[in-house]
Amino acid sequence: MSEELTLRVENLWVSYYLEGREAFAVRDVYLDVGKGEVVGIVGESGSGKSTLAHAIIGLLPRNSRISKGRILFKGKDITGIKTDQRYLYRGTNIFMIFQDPMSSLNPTMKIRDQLQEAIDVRLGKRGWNIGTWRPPKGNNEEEIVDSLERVGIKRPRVIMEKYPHQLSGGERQRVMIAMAYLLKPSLLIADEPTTALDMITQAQVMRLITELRESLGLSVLFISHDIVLVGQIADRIVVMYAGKAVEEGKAEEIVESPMHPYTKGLINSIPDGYKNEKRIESIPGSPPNILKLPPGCSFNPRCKFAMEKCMSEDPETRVLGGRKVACHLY
Ligand SMILES: Nc1ncnc2c1ncn2[C@@H]1O[C@H](COP(=O)(O)OP(=O)(O)OP(=O)(O)O)[C@@H](O)[C@H]1O
Repeated sequence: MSEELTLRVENLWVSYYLEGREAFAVRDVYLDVGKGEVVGIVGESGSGKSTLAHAIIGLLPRNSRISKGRILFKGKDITGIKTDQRYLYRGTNIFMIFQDPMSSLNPTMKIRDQLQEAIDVRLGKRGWNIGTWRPPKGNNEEEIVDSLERVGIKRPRVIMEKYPHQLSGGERQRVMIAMAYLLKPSLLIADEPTTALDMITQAQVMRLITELRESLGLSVLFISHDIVLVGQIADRIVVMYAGKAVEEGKAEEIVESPMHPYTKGLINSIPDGYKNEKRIESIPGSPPNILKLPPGCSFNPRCKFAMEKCMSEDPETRVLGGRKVACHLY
């Protein structure tokens, strides 16, 4: 594995135990994220994006498991790392921002103490254990103020004395990005980080993530259902459907000339503005229930190009130039 690779996911299968059996939410996923690279994961709700992210960061719920495959972080196999060790590992090297920052901020701790904790973790004074209140170890007030200023918080000394619920959604997401500045992780996983925000705040948070990446030289896994948003930030895009990576390639190539009918559907369902054309043609039907995946290609019930073969054979992933695509059309 190249030293320049931050993350490699190989042949990953992740399942949930549902209705007395194993149902797969992530199926045979391969993924590489290079040093300093931004990889976007795109797909409709239920396509397995969050499950993939949670498997990488070690946050799968109790009814879920990695059934097969490996996750390598900077060449180190983190698939088998136990939860307590992962806590430490995760805190210092992989950091995750969620759609709802309240789920990772501690409601009983002032912003100042939570940001101090991030510094303490970076300095090796403690492991990462979000959700547990402990007195801060250090007192790096100026660094905390500086991090809040970097993310556009206007009155940092006022904001840092507040509790998370006293902040707006946009401010909370800025605090999460400030936390990343203080932790200096190698990989940032951002799972729908702007979905709950208004358009202006969304654009600001996107810019902040870009600045964070440039400033720390970190790798980013950016997850969203919005292919245009992902196209703005990502170097490469992986399109997921029913737990499988159905297409992968350079971001601009995927957005400009999608190959897989599902990717085409995602692009065509963009409301308007893109290329100054109106295109509202949503994909018919809805994603399958993972307990009842259709035989053959999982997309076949919704695909207008479906052939007989698609009903019985799951297509293999083919490499075509710089593109990977899993579809019988190619
Ligand atoms: N805790 C859980 N228990 C059982 N099934 C789950 C659980 N979490 C997710 N799933 C199932 O796994 C599949 C993939 O869900 P996942 O949340 O990973 O998709 P997603 O693409 O991130 O969608 P969303 O954007 O809605 O979160 C779905 O069929 C979902 O119902």
